[in-house]
Amino acid sequence: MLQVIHTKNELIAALARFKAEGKVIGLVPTMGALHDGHISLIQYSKQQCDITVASIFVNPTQFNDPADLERYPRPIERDTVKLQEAGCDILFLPSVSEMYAENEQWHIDLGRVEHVLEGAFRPGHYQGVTQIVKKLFDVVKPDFAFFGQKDYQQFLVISKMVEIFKMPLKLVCCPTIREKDGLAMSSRNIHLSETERNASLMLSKLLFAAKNQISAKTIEAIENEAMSLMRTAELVQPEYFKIVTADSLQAPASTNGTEKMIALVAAKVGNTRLIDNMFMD
Ligand SMILES: Nc1ncnc2c1ncn2[C@@H]1O[C@H](COP(=O)(O)OP(=O)(O)OP(=O)(O)O)[C@@H](O)[C@H]1O
Ligand SMILES: CC(C)(CO)[C@@H](O)C(=O)[O-]
Ligand code: BAL
Repeated sequence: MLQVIHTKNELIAALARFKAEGKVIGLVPTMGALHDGHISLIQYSKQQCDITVASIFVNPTQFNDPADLERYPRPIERDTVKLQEAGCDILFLPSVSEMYAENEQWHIDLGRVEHVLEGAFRPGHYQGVTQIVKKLFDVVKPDFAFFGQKDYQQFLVISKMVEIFKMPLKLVCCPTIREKDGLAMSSRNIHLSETERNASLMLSKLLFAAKNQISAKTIEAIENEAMSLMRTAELVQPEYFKIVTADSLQAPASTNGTEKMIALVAAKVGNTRLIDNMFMD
Protein backbone atom coordinates (compact mmCIF):
# COMPACT_ATOMS: atom_id res chain seq x y z
CA MET A 1 0.00 0.00 0.00
CA LEU A 2 1.49 3.35 -1.07
CA GLN A 3 1.99 5.81 1.77
CA VAL A 4 1.85 9.48 0.66
CA ILE A 5 3.95 11.79 2.84
CA HIS A 6 4.14 15.58 2.56
CA THR A 7 6.63 16.62 5.25
CA LYS A 8 10.30 15.87 5.91
CA ASN A 9 9.69 15.05 9.59
CA GLU A 10 6.97 12.52 8.78
CA LEU A 11 9.20 10.93 6.17
CA ILE A 12 12.15 10.70 8.55
CA ALA A 13 9.90 9.08 11.17
CA ALA A 14 8.43 6.57 8.69
CA LEU A 15 11.89 5.60 7.44
CA ALA A 16 13.38 5.33 10.95
CA ARG A 17 11.14 2.34 11.62
CA PHE A 18 12.31 0.55 8.45
CA LYS A 19 15.96 1.43 9.09
CA ALA A 20 15.73 0.04 12.64
CA GLU A 21 14.62 -3.26 11.06
CA GLY A 22 17.73 -3.18 8.84
CA LYS A 23 15.75 -2.58 5.64
CA VAL A 24 17.61 -1.36 2.54
CA ILE A 25 16.13 1.94 1.27
CA GLY A 26 16.00 2.95 -2.41
CA LEU A 27 15.17 6.48 -3.60
CA VAL A 28 13.78 7.44 -7.02
CA PRO A 29 13.72 11.25 -7.35
CA THR A 30 11.33 12.59 -10.03
CA MET A 31 9.42 15.68 -11.07
CA GLY A 32 6.26 13.65 -11.73
CA ALA A 33 4.16 13.23 -14.91
CA LEU A 34 5.29 9.64 -14.66
CA HIS A 35 5.85 7.39 -17.67
CA ASP A 36 7.33 3.91 -18.16
CA GLY A 37 10.87 5.34 -17.86
CA HIS A 38 10.13 6.41 -14.28
CA ILE A 39 8.36 3.14 -13.54
CA SER A 40 11.44 1.21 -14.71
CA LEU A 41 13.44 3.08 -12.02
CA ILE A 42 10.90 1.97 -9.41
CA GLN A 43 11.33 -1.62 -10.66
CA TYR A 44 15.13 -1.42 -10.42
CA SER A 45 14.79 -0.09 -6.89
CA LYS A 46 12.36 -2.86 -5.90
CA GLN A 47 14.80 -5.48 -7.22
CA GLN A 48 17.64 -4.15 -5.08
CA CYS A 49 15.95 -2.62 -2.05
CA ASP A 50 13.39 -3.55 0.61
CA ILE A 51 11.68 -0.15 0.67
CA THR A 52 11.28 2.15 -2.35
CA VAL A 53 10.68 5.87 -1.87
CA ALA A 54 9.71 7.96 -4.91
CA SER A 55 9.72 11.74 -4.68
CA ILE A 56 7.69 14.05 -6.88
CA PHE A 57 8.80 17.65 -6.69
CA VAL A 58 8.90 20.15 -9.55
CA ASN A 59 12.02 21.89 -8.31
CA PRO A 60 11.87 25.62 -9.15
CA THR A 61 15.61 26.27 -8.67
CA GLN A 62 16.63 24.06 -11.61
CA PHE A 63 14.44 25.81 -14.19
CA ASN A 64 16.33 28.45 -16.14
CA ASP A 65 13.21 29.20 -18.22
CA PRO A 66 10.16 30.41 -16.18
CA ALA A 67 7.76 29.40 -19.01
CA ASP A 68 9.12 25.83 -18.85
CA LEU A 69 8.44 25.72 -15.09
CA GLU A 70 4.97 27.19 -15.54
CA ARG A 71 3.86 24.59 -18.07
CA TYR A 72 5.59 21.57 -16.52
CA PRO A 73 2.86 18.84 -16.34
CA ARG A 74 1.57 17.98 -12.84
CA PRO A 75 -0.96 15.08 -13.10
CA ILE A 76 -0.56 14.09 -9.45
CA GLU A 77 -3.61 11.80 -9.13
CA ARG A 78 -2.60 9.71 -12.13
CA ASP A 79 0.98 9.58 -10.83
CA THR A 80 -0.18 8.31 -7.44
CA VAL A 81 -2.14 5.48 -9.09
CA LYS A 82 0.90 4.54 -11.21
CA LEU A 83 3.18 4.38 -8.17
CA GLN A 84 0.63 2.32 -6.27
CA GLU A 85 0.36 -0.12 -9.21
CA ALA A 86 4.16 -0.33 -9.48
CA GLY A 87 4.42 -1.38 -5.83
CA CYS A 88 6.23 1.74 -4.62
CA ASP A 89 6.15 1.96 -0.80
CA ILE A 90 6.34 5.71 -0.11
CA LEU A 91 5.61 8.80 -2.21
CA PHE A 92 7.27 11.93 -0.85
CA LEU A 93 5.27 14.89 -2.17
CA PRO A 94 6.52 18.05 -0.47
CA SER A 95 5.53 21.68 -1.13
CA VAL A 96 8.10 24.29 -2.20
CA SER A 97 8.04 25.86 1.30
CA GLU A 98 8.69 22.45 2.86
CA MET A 99 11.91 22.14 0.84
CA TYR A 100 13.15 25.75 0.71
CA ALA A 101 13.62 28.62 3.12
CA GLU A 102 13.14 32.08 1.58
CA ASN A 103 16.08 33.39 -0.43
CA GLU A 104 18.08 30.27 0.28
CA GLN A 105 21.56 30.31 -1.26
CA TRP A 106 23.46 27.35 -2.70
CA HIS A 107 26.66 26.96 -4.62
CA ILE A 108 28.88 23.97 -5.14
CA ASP A 109 31.88 23.74 -7.44
CA LEU A 110 31.16 20.74 -9.67
CA GLY A 111 33.95 21.29 -12.21
CA ARG A 112 33.63 20.93 -15.99
CA VAL A 113 30.71 18.45 -16.02
CA GLU A 114 28.52 21.30 -14.78
CA HIS A 115 29.37 23.79 -17.51
CA VAL A 116 29.40 21.89 -20.82
CA LEU A 117 26.44 20.72 -22.98
CA GLU A 118 23.29 21.04 -20.81
CA GLY A 119 25.18 23.31 -18.42
CA ALA A 120 26.05 25.71 -21.24
CA PHE A 121 22.47 25.86 -22.56
CA ARG A 122 20.76 25.86 -19.14
CA PRO A 123 22.90 28.14 -16.94
CA GLY A 124 22.46 27.37 -13.24
CA HIS A 125 20.49 24.19 -13.98
CA TYR A 126 22.86 21.80 -12.23
CA GLN A 127 23.23 24.07 -9.20
CA GLY A 128 19.44 23.73 -8.79
CA VAL A 129 19.52 19.97 -9.41
CA THR A 130 22.28 19.38 -6.83
CA GLN A 131 20.60 21.73 -4.35
CA ILE A 132 17.40 19.66 -4.31
CA VAL A 133 19.02 16.23 -4.66
CA LYS A 134 21.30 17.00 -1.67
CA LYS A 135 18.19 17.88 0.38
CA LEU A 136 16.44 14.65 -0.70
CA PHE A 137 19.51 12.54 0.12
CA ASP A 138 19.85 14.26 3.52
CA VAL A 139 16.21 13.54 4.43
CA VAL A 140 15.89 10.00 3.05
CA LYS A 141 19.50 8.86 3.61
CA PRO A 142 18.95 6.09 1.04
CA ASP A 143 21.27 3.14 0.49
CA PHE A 144 20.68 3.39 -3.27
CA ALA A 145 19.36 6.18 -5.53
CA PHE A 146 18.18 5.44 -9.07
CA PHE A 147 18.47 7.83 -12.02
CA GLY A 148 17.88 7.49 -15.77
CA GLN A 149 20.56 7.47 -18.44
CA LYS A 150 18.31 9.84 -20.41
CA ASP A 151 19.68 12.59 -18.17
CA TYR A 152 23.22 11.25 -18.40
CA GLN A 153 25.02 14.50 -17.60
CA GLN A 154 22.78 14.90 -14.55
CA PHE A 155 23.97 11.48 -13.37
CA LEU A 156 27.62 12.58 -13.68
CA VAL A 157 26.90 15.84 -11.85
CA ILE A 158 25.11 14.05 -8.99
CA SER A 159 27.95 11.50 -8.80
CA LYS A 160 30.37 14.41 -8.43
CA MET A 161 28.26 15.93 -5.65
CA VAL A 162 28.13 12.60 -3.80
CA GLU A 163 31.91 12.36 -4.08
CA ILE A 164 32.41 15.93 -2.80
CA PHE A 165 30.21 15.39 0.28
CA LYS A 166 31.37 11.78 0.69
CA MET A 167 27.75 10.67 0.91
CA PRO A 168 27.34 6.99 1.87
CA LEU A 169 25.03 5.77 -0.87
CA LYS A 170 25.27 4.01 -4.22
CA LEU A 171 24.01 5.75 -7.36
CA VAL A 172 22.54 3.56 -10.11
CA CYS A 173 22.26 4.75 -13.74
CA CYS A 174 19.36 2.86 -15.40
CA PRO A 175 18.86 2.45 -19.18
CA THR A 176 16.73 4.88 -21.18
CA ILE A 177 13.27 3.52 -21.93
CA ARG A 178 12.10 4.38 -25.46
CA GLU A 179 8.82 4.37 -27.36
CA LYS A 180 8.61 1.63 -30.02
CA ASP A 181 9.78 4.10 -32.69
CA GLY A 182 12.88 5.08 -30.69
CA LEU A 183 11.78 8.35 -29.06
CA ALA A 184 13.13 8.54 -25.50
CA MET A 185 10.25 8.74 -23.04
CA SER A 186 10.10 12.15 -21.35
CA SER A 187 7.47 14.04 -19.39
CA ARG A 188 7.84 16.93 -21.82
CA ASN A 189 6.82 14.72 -24.82
CA ILE A 190 3.22 15.46 -23.80
CA HIS A 191 3.65 18.98 -25.22
CA LEU A 192 4.47 17.69 -28.74
CA SER A 193 1.84 18.00 -31.50
CA GLU A 194 1.60 15.09 -33.94
CA THR A 195 3.90 16.77 -36.47
CA GLU A 196 6.37 17.74 -33.75
CA ARG A 197 6.26 14.18 -32.40
CA ASN A 198 7.22 12.93 -35.90
CA ALA A 199 9.99 15.52 -36.21
CA SER A 200 11.39 14.58 -32.79
CA LEU A 201 12.16 11.04 -34.02
CA MET A 202 15.18 12.55 -35.72
CA LEU A 203 17.07 12.80 -32.42
CA SER A 204 17.18 9.08 -31.65
CA LYS A 205 17.69 8.24 -35.35
CA LEU A 206 20.82 10.42 -35.41
CA LEU A 207 22.13 8.72 -32.26
CA PHE A 208 21.59 5.24 -33.72
CA ALA A 209 23.25 6.39 -36.98
CA ALA A 210 26.24 7.79 -35.05
CA LYS A 211 26.67 4.45 -33.30
CA ASN A 212 26.70 2.66 -36.67
CA GLN A 213 29.18 5.11 -38.19
CA ILE A 214 31.58 5.60 -35.29
CA SER A 215 34.30 3.29 -36.58
CA ALA A 216 33.99 4.48 -40.20
CA LYS A 217 33.94 8.30 -39.88
CA THR A 218 35.59 10.99 -37.81
CA ILE A 219 33.76 12.36 -34.80
CA GLU A 220 33.79 15.82 -36.34
CA ALA A 221 32.14 14.52 -39.53
CA ILE A 222 29.40 12.71 -37.59
CA GLU A 223 28.71 15.74 -35.38
CA ASN A 224 28.66 18.17 -38.31
CA GLU A 225 26.36 15.98 -40.40
CA ALA A 226 23.95 15.54 -37.49
CA MET A 227 23.86 19.28 -36.82
CA SER A 228 23.28 20.17 -40.46
CA LEU A 229 20.52 17.54 -40.85
CA MET A 230 18.79 18.99 -37.77
CA ARG A 231 19.23 22.56 -38.98
CA THR A 232 17.47 21.78 -42.25
CA ALA A 233 14.65 19.74 -40.65
CA GLU A 234 11.28 21.45 -40.20
CA LEU A 235 10.35 22.35 -36.60
CA VAL A 236 13.77 21.31 -35.23
CA GLN A 237 16.17 23.85 -33.71
CA PRO A 238 19.34 22.01 -32.68
CA GLU A 239 21.40 23.08 -29.67
CA TYR A 240 24.17 20.48 -29.73
CA PHE A 241 25.17 17.05 -31.03
CA LYS A 242 28.41 15.94 -29.40
CA ILE A 243 30.39 12.72 -29.10
CA VAL A 244 32.51 12.81 -25.94
CA THR A 245 34.16 10.56 -23.38
CA ALA A 246 31.54 9.01 -21.12
CA ASP A 247 33.33 9.69 -17.83
CA SER A 248 34.31 13.35 -18.26
CA LEU A 249 32.41 14.63 -21.33
CA GLN A 250 35.63 15.63 -23.11
CA ALA A 251 36.61 15.28 -26.76
CA PRO A 252 38.05 11.75 -27.11
CA ALA A 253 41.66 11.39 -28.19
CA SER A 254 40.60 9.11 -31.07
CA THR A 255 37.65 6.96 -32.17
CA ASN A 256 39.64 3.73 -32.11
CA GLY A 257 40.98 4.12 -28.58
CA THR A 258 39.69 2.28 -25.52
CA GLU A 259 37.79 5.21 -23.98
CA LYS A 260 34.04 4.69 -23.61
CA MET A 261 32.21 7.27 -25.71
CA ILE A 262 28.73 8.71 -25.65
CA ALA A 263 26.79 10.87 -28.14
CA LEU A 264 24.48 13.48 -26.61
CA VAL A 265 21.91 15.62 -28.39
CA ALA A 266 19.63 18.51 -27.43
CA ALA A 267 17.14 20.27 -29.68
CA LYS A 268 13.97 22.25 -29.49
CA VAL A 269 11.12 20.70 -31.44
CA GLY A 270 8.51 23.43 -31.75
CA ASN A 271 8.56 24.95 -28.26
CA THR A 272 9.59 21.75 -26.50
CA ARG A 273 13.22 21.16 -25.59
CA LEU A 274 14.27 17.49 -25.81
CA ILE A 275 17.50 15.68 -24.91
CA ASP A 276 18.74 12.18 -25.63
CA ASN A 277 22.02 10.23 -25.66
CA MET A 278 23.53 6.86 -26.52
CA PHE A 279 26.73 5.00 -25.70
CA MET A 280 28.80 4.41 -28.84
CA ASP A 281 29.74 0.77 -28.11
N1 LIG B 1 12.95 7.45 -20.79
C1 LIG B 1 13.49 7.30 -19.60
N2 LIG B 1 14.06 6.13 -19.25
C2 LIG B 1 14.64 5.96 -18.03
N3 LIG B 1 14.68 6.91 -17.08
C3 LIG B 1 14.13 8.11 -17.38
C4 LIG B 1 13.51 8.36 -18.64
N4 LIG B 1 13.05 9.63 -18.64
C5 LIG B 1 13.37 10.16 -17.44
N5 LIG B 1 14.02 9.26 -16.69
C6 LIG B 1 14.58 9.46 -15.36
O1 LIG B 1 13.55 9.71 -14.44
C7 LIG B 1 14.06 10.56 -13.40
C8 LIG B 1 13.12 11.70 -13.21
O2 LIG B 1 13.13 12.48 -14.38
P1 LIG B 1 12.04 13.58 -14.72
O3 LIG B 1 10.96 13.53 -13.71
O4 LIG B 1 12.69 14.87 -15.01
O5 LIG B 1 11.40 12.98 -16.04
P2 LIG B 1 11.68 13.29 -17.51
O6 LIG B 1 10.83 12.42 -18.33
O7 LIG B 1 13.16 13.30 -17.71
O8 LIG B 1 11.09 14.70 -17.69
P3 LIG B 1 11.66 15.89 -18.46
O9 LIG B 1 12.92 15.50 -19.15
O10 LIG B 1 10.59 16.29 -19.37
O11 LIG B 1 11.90 16.81 -17.29
C9 LIG B 1 15.45 11.01 -13.85
O12 LIG B 1 16.41 10.21 -13.20
C10 LIG B 1 15.41 10.73 -15.32
O13 LIG B 1 16.68 10.50 -15.89
C1 LIG C 1 16.71 14.58 -10.23
C2 LIG C 1 15.53 15.54 -10.28
C3 LIG C 1 14.29 14.86 -9.71
C4 LIG C 1 15.86 16.73 -9.37
O1 LIG C 1 14.82 17.66 -9.35
C5 LIG C 1 15.28 16.04 -11.70
O2 LIG C 1 16.34 16.77 -12.19
C6 LIG C 1 14.86 14.96 -12.63
O3 LIG C 1 13.67 14.66 -12.61
O4 LIG C 1 15.68 14.40 -13.37
N1 BAL D 1 14.87 15.55 -16.41
C1 BAL D 1 15.74 16.63 -16.00
C2 BAL D 1 15.04 17.70 -15.28
C3 BAL D 1 14.87 18.94 -16.05
O1 BAL D 1 14.80 18.93 -17.28
O2 BAL D 1 14.80 19.99 -15.42
